[in-house]
Amino acid sequence: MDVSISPSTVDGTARAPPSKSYTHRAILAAGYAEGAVVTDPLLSADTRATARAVEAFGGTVEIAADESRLEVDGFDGSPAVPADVVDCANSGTTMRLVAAAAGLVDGTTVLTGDESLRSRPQGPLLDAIADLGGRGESTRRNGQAPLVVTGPIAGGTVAIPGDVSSQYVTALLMAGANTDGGIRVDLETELKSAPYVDITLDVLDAFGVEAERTADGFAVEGGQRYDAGGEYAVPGDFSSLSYLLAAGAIAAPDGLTLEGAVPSAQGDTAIVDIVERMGATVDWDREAGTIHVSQSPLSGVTVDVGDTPDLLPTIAALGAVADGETRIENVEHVRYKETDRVSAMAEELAKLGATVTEHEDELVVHGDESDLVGARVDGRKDHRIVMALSVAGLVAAGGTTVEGNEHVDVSFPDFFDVLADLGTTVRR
Ligand SMILES: O=C(O)C1=C[C@@H](OP(=O)(O)O)[C@@H](O)[C@H](O)C1
Ligand SMILES: C=C(OP(=O)(O)O)C(=O)O
Repeated sequence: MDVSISPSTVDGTARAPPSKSYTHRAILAAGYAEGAVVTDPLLSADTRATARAVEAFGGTVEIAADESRLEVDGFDGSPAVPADVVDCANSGTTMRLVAAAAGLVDGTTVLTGDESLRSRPQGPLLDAIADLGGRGESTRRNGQAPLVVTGPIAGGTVAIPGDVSSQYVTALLMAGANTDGGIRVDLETELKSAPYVDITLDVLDAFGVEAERTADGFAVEGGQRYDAGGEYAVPGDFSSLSYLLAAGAIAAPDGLTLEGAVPSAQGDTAIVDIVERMGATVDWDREAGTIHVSQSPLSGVTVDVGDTPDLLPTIAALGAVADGETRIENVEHVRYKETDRVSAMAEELAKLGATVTEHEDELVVHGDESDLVGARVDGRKDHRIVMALSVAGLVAAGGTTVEGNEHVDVSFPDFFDVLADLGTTVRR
């Protein structure tokens, strides 16, 4: 479906949805446990896929009528053989975290997903599962899903690349706590997206599971039990907040107040500093979890997204509006997402009139708000591309149509309602 955004200003108050990364981990950790209540969860297509996987392993996940909590009955460290194929839909996090959990099953689990997910790299995780005493296979032998995982794994030491996906590390640490021998992950290359492993350590800690950094990577002892001691509360999502912050920085002359911005381990918190460096006026009350942002003329900056791949679409959109050059460095791993987001943003922003130069590991956007002209752009069936292009549409003369608005259901299902409530002219 298409969404049309007319040039608009935004004002008022909006709340960031709960964190997708924390919600995935909390649901799965509650699954590894006897159970737990997850409060303030993100209910989205991706997190529902993780909930389905917990149910496939023998747990149950009940959504409260007001959607404010999930009551999870866990499989208590012993996942059952799923009765059917596990459909991870569009969610890389689900596929990686669940593939490692499937390594604990005394039997075989089959995992699949949509076309995008079936094109993403899983090979290093499959090799790790094999090295730990299980079997991890790609049906097409190309390192991509559908995957067939047979356990149980015993534990041990594995070496994996750090520059493809940090989710392999997260997956192995979460499953490793329930192996007999524990898992030690040695990184063969420098870890990208490292703050996502910090999120994992944060959630493991809350569930009473000890894991640690080592000289070469990470390690978790086996034979541990997950126990959150009742409830686990999910913080707000800074990747989702980035679109609202960007909207405020380019289109809120009277300012915008954003709620749900309590600090946590999320690397994408960096967006607050980035919009400020570009020239927006930002006031963050960390204790209250509110950010006040207002529009100012923006100028280009240089940003390394090694730790924060999900911010690339937002920063590229901001760069198209900012005066001068925005240089986004360390971007190669951002090509392995729902789509190649480096190429997608280069090509789609060019349709709006920005001058964009794409290199293998760098994206350079030469922007100027006065040059942005509305056009029909392709959201690439990727929630972040859809949201970032919609934000650019706020200042593109004449109106912008973004294809595929429904894909925001992956991480921010209410995104267009929130934009409309803030005063944007949105037609779906
Ligand atoms: O673990 C997580 O929750 C995530 C890790 C990151 O992926 P990579 O580690 O594959 O870069 C990020 O892009 C993704 O949106 C969520
Ligand atoms: C890449 C993302 O998620 P996942 O890897 O879980 O598909 C994302 O949300 O941008």
